[in-house]
Amino acid sequence: MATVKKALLRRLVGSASLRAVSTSSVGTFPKRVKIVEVGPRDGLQNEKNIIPTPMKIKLIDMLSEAGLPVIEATSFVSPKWVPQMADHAEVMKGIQKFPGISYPVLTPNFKGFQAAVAAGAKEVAVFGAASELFSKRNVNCSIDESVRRFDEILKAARAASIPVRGYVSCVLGCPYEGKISPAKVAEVAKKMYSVGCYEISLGDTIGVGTPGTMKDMLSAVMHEVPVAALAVHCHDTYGQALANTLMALQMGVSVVDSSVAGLGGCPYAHGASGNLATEDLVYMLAGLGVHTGVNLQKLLEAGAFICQALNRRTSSKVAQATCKL
Ligand SMILES: CC(C)(COP(=O)([O-])OP(=O)([O-])OC[C@H]1O[C@@H](n2cnc3c(N)ncnc32)[C@H](O)[C@@H]1OP(=O)([O-])[O-])[C@@H](O)C(=O)NCCC(=O)NCCSC(=O)C[C@@](C)(O)CC(=O)[O-]
Repeated sequence: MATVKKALLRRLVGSASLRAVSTSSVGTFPKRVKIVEVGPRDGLQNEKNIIPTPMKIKLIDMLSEAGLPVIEATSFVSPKWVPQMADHAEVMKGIQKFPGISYPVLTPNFKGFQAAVAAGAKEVAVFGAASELFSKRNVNCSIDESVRRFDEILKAARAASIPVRGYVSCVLGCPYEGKISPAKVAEVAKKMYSVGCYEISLGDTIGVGTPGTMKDMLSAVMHEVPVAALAVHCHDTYGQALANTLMALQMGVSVVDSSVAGLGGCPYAHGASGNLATEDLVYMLAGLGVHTGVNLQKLLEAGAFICQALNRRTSSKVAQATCKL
């Protein structure tokens, strides 16, 4: 039965890819897309019940087997703020580190950075916001103060040859301030890029964006940060994540964050649903003939594993569809 499913899936992905080759009118897409899998961190950080560490480790190992090039493994934030991530050092110690795969971790301050490095992290991510109120709720300081903290991390990271990724949250709306102007997003993204983040991930934290607002926001940001250094990170609250991502790809973005089984949410953004499901992203990109290097079948297995462990139905439409095949 599993073999029949695999064969059918291969045929579906294969034929979608052939169709995409013949439809040049849909726009220009990057030849390759780097997927940043955020499931083990963004996907799990919001879970109320503490997930056993071996389960987190197994999920990350399965995602590595599936060929994801970047897997955000955990976060070195305060365990008082996010208890689910308190086992960060054990997770980093327990995972198999596949050659060629990067396992970045979130670090909010210098204390977190030092702990991450001590646990063997070879890449970190700092996270800011385009909304003052969200910044205060999420990291307990203003946007400017958060950028000063990043600067401290970036100086130390540079000395240790550790690449630093930067997130900007609330780029298409904030749970506390509502609308956020594209100019504000561009200003914060520019600051984070100029302090040395090699890549800026633009987060639609509460998933309120549409392809129209994505286009306006990206147009503003692309004046300040080269498109090659941009990523998008879309939550799917209003069912727009895949469409918003497609718009970003058409505008030249070639790095996309997503989460296996569509898990995810920020504890400081109530009402926000999960991220764009990695399975759905991989399926769409395969259909467009865009290379990701990800094995969809193995990815589906990782999604099925974590959903069973959490006793949760997958949010991935592709996973839902293929389990009916
Ligand atoms: C930034 C802080 C620490 C400030 O929190 P604070 O309370 O202002 O910090 P503090 O410096 O006053 O320290 C308070 C206590 O925390 C400890 N502490 C301080 N730092 C650390 C650390 N790194 N690791 C471990 N412990 C730490 C510190 O030692 C002290 O312990 P005590 O003396 O009371 O025993 C806190 O606000 C925090 O941890 N926030 C993280 C919130 C978070 O993780 N949010 C989710 C991630 S962001 C997100 O999901 C969005 C994203 C990235 O996915 C993109 C998108 O969708 O938009």
